Amino acid sequence: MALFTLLKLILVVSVLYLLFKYLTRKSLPPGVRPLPGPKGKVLFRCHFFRNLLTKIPEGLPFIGRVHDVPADSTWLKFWEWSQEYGPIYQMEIFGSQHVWISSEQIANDLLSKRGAIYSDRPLIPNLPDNRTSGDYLALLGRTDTWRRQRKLGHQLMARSAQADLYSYPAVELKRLLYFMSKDPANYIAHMEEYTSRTISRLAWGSEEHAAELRVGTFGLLVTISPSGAVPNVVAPLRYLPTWMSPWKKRENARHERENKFFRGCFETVKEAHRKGESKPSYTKMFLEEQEKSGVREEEGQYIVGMMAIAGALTIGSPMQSYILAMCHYPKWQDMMREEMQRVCGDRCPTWEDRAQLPTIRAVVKEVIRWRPPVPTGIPHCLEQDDVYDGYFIPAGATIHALEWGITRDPKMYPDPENFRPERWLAPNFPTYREPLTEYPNLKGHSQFGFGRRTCQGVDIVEQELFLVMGGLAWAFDIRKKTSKWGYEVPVPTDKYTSLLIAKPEKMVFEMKPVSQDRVQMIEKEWEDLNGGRMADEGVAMNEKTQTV
Ligand code: HEM
Repeated sequence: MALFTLLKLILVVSVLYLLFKYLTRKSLPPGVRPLPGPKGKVLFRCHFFRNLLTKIPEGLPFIGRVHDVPADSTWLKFWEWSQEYGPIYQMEIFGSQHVWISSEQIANDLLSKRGAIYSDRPLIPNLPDNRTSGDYLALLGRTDTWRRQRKLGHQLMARSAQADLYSYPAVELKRLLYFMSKDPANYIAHMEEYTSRTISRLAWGSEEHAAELRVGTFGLLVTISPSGAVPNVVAPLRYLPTWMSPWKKRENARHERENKFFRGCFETVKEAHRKGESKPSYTKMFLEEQEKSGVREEEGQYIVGMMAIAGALTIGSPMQSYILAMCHYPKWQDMMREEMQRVCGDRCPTWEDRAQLPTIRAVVKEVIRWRPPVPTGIPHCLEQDDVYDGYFIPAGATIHALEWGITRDPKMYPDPENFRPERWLAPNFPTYREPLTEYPNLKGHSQFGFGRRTCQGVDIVEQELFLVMGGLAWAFDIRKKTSKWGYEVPVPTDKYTSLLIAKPEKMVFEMKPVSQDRVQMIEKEWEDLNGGRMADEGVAMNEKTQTV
């Protein structure tokens, strides 16, 4: 009975909201055209409502052929539409305008060159204070709080990058290679522990916060993803009172837990700092500079916390896509090994070797291009009506740089569907740049966004991916598995998870050590690092471990 009342209420609120949106929408100013795009369609990701709404005929202003957008890999549908309607098109989703861009040129023209009006963030219905609360740097509106936090974030990132991230990524690599050698089937947990432990050290000087960070990271990802929470698609649901909104209760609990966690981490560093025992970290830097920056403690705690979440959340995706790429294009491991043998002899490559190892950098960059970790991009919001190439874009529109499409432009990336790191190494490709001691690198790659909102973590991504992909190629040979009946176990190239940060579904593959000498080197390094113990008590890894 209560469920029935709830459904009725949801329906009434939704209809009133849509009616309001319809009646208050603006007509086109003279002399401009509307952007092309699919008409009368709605993005609908919840299976229950999808099935319900497929009964509604096409052509209604806000609701139409809901089955158009699949529940998984939505970016493929948005990209297909870009091939039909052009590199910039518009669609309505529950009364809101969404503009999809799949050309780097157009994304730069609007999001970078017109950054003064294209740098806001849209409201996330399941996190309705995302634009105003100082708790979410990456999701803040274009406010003074955002400017202050971004400036501080930039200082923390730049100073730690100058110190080569205090070698934290290299220390954690030893552990990663050891656990991969013992238990490759659990590669997702090992890789996500690697990213969480490294960023936990960077944020708070210790890896001990990594496990809780993974839980918090996953919680926030669900909160903000279109497929993670119903109101993110059916926006009017956010007006329901908390007692009728299970998602609001979940969100409040998540936020409270996050606040306690960040506070606890911060207090631990503060206490160590007072005793003169704190290790290098963003929090330590913040405490040292707090007077100069004028940023309150509570705000500093959240800036650091958001960096930690961003670092734990994202980098696992390209690491897992590396395994996928090697299953299908294994020859690149031989090429990386041949290069590292020449430069490093038998030892594992280090960050200091990077200038001499362009093939590893090319593999890193091509993994990011081939399987973008954020395939739909992180949306911006337009603050004023605008006209581009004669097309009208209304204020308030949500602007998506569709990474999947941008990295498939055949003029820029010939043969885009194939994994071809040589496009970064050979002069006959449009993406080639010299000198090879510096290029390819990840700076300015479209995958890290545009204009004033570009990603602040590229230095970390660059170092972690170079070390992990180089280290894995040095230690192991990854291939498709041959079953006991002699056939190759298929590894699908397109089965990705559907949250905002997309990762390949768990794969079955074969991973053999390159040599026994290298296995012994890995064991020795880990033993030295872990005080002579071969196991790590802090690690409880199994299939059920929560992944981000
Ligand atoms: C493979 C890894 C990563 C990818 C693909 C990625 C991608 C992105 C993208 C697409 C944006 C939005 C850009 C825009 O709106 O135009 C972004 C923003 C951001 N990223 Fe990253 N990111 C990664 C790793 C990191 C790391 C490791 C950190 C920090 C430790 C980080 C910190 C941030 C911050 C703070 C913002 C918000 C900037 C703002 O809104 O002003 N990211 N990232």
